[in-house]
Order: sequence, then structure tokens, then C-alpha cells
Amino acid sequence: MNSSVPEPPRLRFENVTASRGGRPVLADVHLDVEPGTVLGLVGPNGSGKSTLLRTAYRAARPDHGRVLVGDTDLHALPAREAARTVAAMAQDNPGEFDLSVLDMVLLGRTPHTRGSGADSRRDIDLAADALARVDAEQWAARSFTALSGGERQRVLLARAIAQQTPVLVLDEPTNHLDIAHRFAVLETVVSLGVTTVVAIHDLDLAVRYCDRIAVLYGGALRVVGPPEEVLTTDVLREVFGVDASFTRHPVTGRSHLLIAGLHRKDTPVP
Ligand SMILES: Nc1ncnc2c1ncn2[C@@H]1O[C@H](COP(=O)(O)OP(=O)(O)OP(=O)(O)O)[C@@H](O)[C@H]1O
Repeated sequence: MNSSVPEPPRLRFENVTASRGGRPVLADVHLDVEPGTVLGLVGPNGSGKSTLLRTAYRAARPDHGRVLVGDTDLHALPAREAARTVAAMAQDNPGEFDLSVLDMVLLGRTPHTRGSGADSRRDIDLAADALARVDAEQWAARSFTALSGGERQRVLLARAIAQQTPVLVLDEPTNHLDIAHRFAVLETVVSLGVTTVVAIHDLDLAVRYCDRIAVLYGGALRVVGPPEEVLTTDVLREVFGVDASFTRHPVTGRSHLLIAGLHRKDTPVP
């Protein structure tokens, strides 16, 4: 981790209840992300993953409960301090206003800069370094809006990295990425050593890169723990509707989640 990033704190969703469009969506979710670890948030469409993450980057307040960084209520912090504490890569991303890729990443430095002066050499170096970490430095001078979906996704991750916060919130950071960059980007995230919560649909990627996995189902926390303890045959059937099991890769010996297909009653698990 970069030495100028503060020590990662614990992130706690303390009995969070939340609504979308006036409709209750999350009920009493209590979840800890331990300092410097990566927690994967998984669950079917509409289970509440984005809603929970929105409370952690202050796009929404919980109806009840709190989001704590260490012992501090995130929603009680001044905006600038909150932005120095939590960086996010959201699904509802910036509109079509035209910035260069470098300027888009430099937005991540805004909570750290004073006044309205030009970007410092250090900010530009940090932005360039963040772009290099996601294999995107070659696009620095290009227009952000002229990038493909996956290219934009990498640039937006660079912006979150450039923000140099001790907590990172990522909503589906790999859904537009090619296969190699899915691995590369998650390796980069893990290498940052900051407290990270990441919503992710690819369960095998979650198993590989997350220290713990939390399963949301119908707006409630179904189970949380180490990947292989959490993604049991029963949970995979009940929550995700698939038959799957862990199996060892024949060459690497690494454990992978192998999805056999949709669960159909009376079909044996392979
Ligand atoms: N703006 C909105 N207004 C009303 N309801 C909403 C709104 N956004 C989301 N919802 C509802 O809130 C629930 C949770 O949505 P959320 O986006 O948190 O789910 P998710 O687990 O992130 O889903 P996905 O995997 O599809 O991204 C869903 O039932 C969804 O229809």
C-alpha cells in the first residue's frame, strides 16, 4: 500500500435498513469488513447489493442503522473528509461531460487539493500511477466519453485508486472487462491493501480474490464467512438457483467453484 494512505480501518454496516424510491429494500444488515481485507458482496439481481454500497459512499443514508469507519459514523463526517475516507466506483457513473482520461482520474484528487489552483505535480503523478495500475496510461490524453465500456470502467477504478482512501467501495468493477483484465484489476485491488467491499456476480472470481464473502438475499444478509464455507451446495441452490460444487484445478490445485447449471429438482450435484 502507498505510505500516504492512512491505516485501513474496519468498515461496519451496523444494522442498516434502507429504501429505494420509498420502498424498503434492505432489512437490518449487520456486516463487518475487517481492516485491510476484501469482502465480496454477492447475491441475485435486486438483492440489495448496490443499495448497501450506496450507504457506504454516501449516495444514500440508511433509514435506520449506521455505517461506521472505525468508530466514526460516515454520514456524520464533513463531505471532504468523507471523500478522503471512502472512494467508490459506482454503477451509476458520470454522465457525458467531456473530460480527458487524465482529468477524469484527477477528479479523484479533489478531496486532497486546496483552493482552485492547478493540479500539482504530485497529483498528476498519482493519477498517472493509478492509470498505469489498471493498464490505461496509454489513454491519458483521450476523451473519456470516447472510450469503450470496459476502458471506462478501468479509468473509473483508477480515479478511485488516485483518491488514496483507506476504504474502497466497488460496485461490479469487472462486469465490462475482458477475461485477462478481470483478473488483473482484481489483483490490483487486492494489492492496495485497503479495506474493500466489492459487489460481484462472478462467484469464482469472488472465491479467488475475496477474504470473505457476504451473501445478500431478498434484502437480508443470508450468510457471511470464508468463501468455501459460505458458498455451500444449499446456499447456491436456494439463493442463486444453480447446482455447483468446488473442485480442484488439475494443474494448479487451486479450488474453483464449478457451476453445473440451473438447479433442477432431483438432479444430482456433480
Ligand atoms: N431508483 C429505484 N427506485 C425504486 N426501486 C429501486 C431503485 N433502484 C433499485 N430499486 C430496487 O431496489 C432493489 C435492490 O436493488 P439493488 O440495485 O440494490 O440490487 P442489486 O443486488 O445491486 O442488483 P443487481 O445485481 O441487479 O445490480 C430492487 O428490487 C430494485 O428493483
